[in-house]
Amino acid sequence: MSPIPHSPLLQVDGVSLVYRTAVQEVRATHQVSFDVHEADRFVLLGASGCGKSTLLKAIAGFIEPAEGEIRLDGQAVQGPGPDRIVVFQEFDQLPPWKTVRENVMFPLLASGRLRRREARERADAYLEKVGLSRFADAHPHTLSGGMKQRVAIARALAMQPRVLLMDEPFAALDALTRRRMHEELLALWDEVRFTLVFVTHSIEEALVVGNRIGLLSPHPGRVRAELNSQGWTLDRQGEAGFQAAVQRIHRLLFEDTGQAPTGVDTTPRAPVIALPERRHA
Ligand SMILES: Nc1ncnc2c1ncn2[C@@H]1O[C@H](COP(=O)(O)OP(=O)(O)OP(=O)(O)O)[C@@H](O)[C@H]1O
Repeated sequence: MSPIPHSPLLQVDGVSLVYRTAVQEVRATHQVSFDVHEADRFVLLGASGCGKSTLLKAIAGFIEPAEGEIRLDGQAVQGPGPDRIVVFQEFDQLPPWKTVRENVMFPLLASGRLRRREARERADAYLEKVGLSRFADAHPHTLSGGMKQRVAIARALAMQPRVLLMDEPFAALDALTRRRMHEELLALWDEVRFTLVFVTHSIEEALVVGNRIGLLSPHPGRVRAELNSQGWTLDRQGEAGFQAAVQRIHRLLFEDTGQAPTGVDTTPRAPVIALPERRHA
């Protein structure tokens, strides 16, 4: 008997997302479909305005699809929930009047998941994972941008969500810090094996962070291709293979692929293209 394939953890199925204002309608995505499996690091990659953030908000349950469905564990997403936590780009996502530890404890307490003592233990465990134990009693304004993002990551992971959603979480950091955050995120993933959906417009970042990449075409976003990318490490960015992968993705994103215009193409799934495999050390 052949083994039963694991069903995807998250299914984005023919999802169109539309903003309606009094004067106009903006179609942010058009019939986007992809699956995310347990412990995937799925990256949504595309140019500015192609609907990446809107898709992430829809997965988080903040926006309802105009068409299609988003399912988590086979159940339609019908609003925000503690099983999907978002880490944003902005450094001000941490309430400044709470200490670092209180920030991490807050959603655990507010959701009624844990009592104060367990929440404190859980918060301390995740602060240790992101290397911030020494700063547990500090307030956010005393931390660097990278440290604030580490707190946001610890706070999200402490909730042990089914999916961690990250919207360009390192885009506002300097290049060196961003690089270190990539390394740390991957080390954390090695340890915790969480499921990640990560939004970026950087091809290099997508290749380093993702094991799978969904390429979105420009506005309105449609899935142009899906790629498998096995953990290129940052120190390999100079390699010819890495640069070739970047060029190939660039062509896929921006060159005319002969696709029919929006509303005509009814292909349910984009092709899956394998890039040369590299293991994350
Ligand atoms: N609140 C809103 N009301 C109306 N239109 C919006 C709103 N938010 C986004 N849009 C539009 O939806 C489209 C997709 O925006 P979105 O922010 O999802 O793109 P993105 O790919 O995340 O871009 P970026 O990389 O610049 O953040 C854009 O055309 C944008 O102008």
